[in-house]
Amino acid sequence: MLSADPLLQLLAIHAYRRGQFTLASGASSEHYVNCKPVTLSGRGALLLAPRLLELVEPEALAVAGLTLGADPMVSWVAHAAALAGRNLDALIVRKEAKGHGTGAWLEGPLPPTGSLITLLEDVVTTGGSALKAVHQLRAAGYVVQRVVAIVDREEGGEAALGAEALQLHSLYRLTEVAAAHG
Ligand SMILES: O=P(O)(O)OC[C@H]1O[C@H](OP(=O)(O)OP(=O)(O)O)[C@H](O)[C@@H]1O
Ligand SMILES: O=C(O)c1cc(=O)[nH]c(=O)[nH]1
Repeated sequence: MLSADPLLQLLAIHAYRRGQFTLASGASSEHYVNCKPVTLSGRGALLLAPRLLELVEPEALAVAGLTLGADPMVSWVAHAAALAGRNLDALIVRKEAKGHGTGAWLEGPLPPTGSLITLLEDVVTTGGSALKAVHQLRAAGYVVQRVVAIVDREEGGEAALGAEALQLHSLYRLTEVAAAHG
C-alpha cells in the first residue's frame, strides 16, 4: 500500500532497492537506499528542504555535508533558509583535500571560526562518512553537535556519532522505507 506521506512514497519508489550491495563500510547488505534520484529531483527537493531545515539548529550559520550525497541537500536547504529570511549558507566537505589550486577540504562561504554548523547526510549506516566530515569541520575550528539525515539504517551510526558528542536526527529509519516499498 502506498504511504500517505509523499516523501516516504518517493523514497520507497525511487531510492529503496533490494538486492546484494556492498556498503561504504565494506559490509554487505540486502537493502540499499540510493537517495540521489530523490535528492536531485525537483519534487524531492521541494519536499525535503523544509523537513530538514526544521531540524537544523536555530543558531547554526551553515549546513555542511560530505560530497557527494549531501551536495544537493546543503544547496537546497540553504536556498530554503534564504527564502525564509534566514542566514544559513552551504558548505561541501571533500572526501580528500583538493590536489591542486586551493588544496581545500571545505568549499563554500566559510563562516567565522567558532560558528555552529549542522551536518547533513543522506544515509547514515555506521556513521563513518558523517564523522569524516565532522572531523574536517572541527579541525577547521567549527562547532558541530548535530547530524541530520534523511535515512538512519540503525546499524551503529547513532552510537558512533554519540561517542563523538553528536546527536543524530533522522526523518526515516530504513525499516520504514523498506515497509513503504512493500
Ligand atoms: O554511515 P556510513 O557507513 O559512512 O555510510 C553512509 C554513507 O554511504 C553513502 O556514501 P557513499 O560513500 O556511497 O558516497 P557518495 O555519496 O559519494 O555516493 C552515503 O551517502 C553516506 O555518506
Ligand atoms: O552504507 C552505505 O554505504 C549506504 C547504505 C545505503 O542504504 N545507502 C547509501 O547511500 N549508502
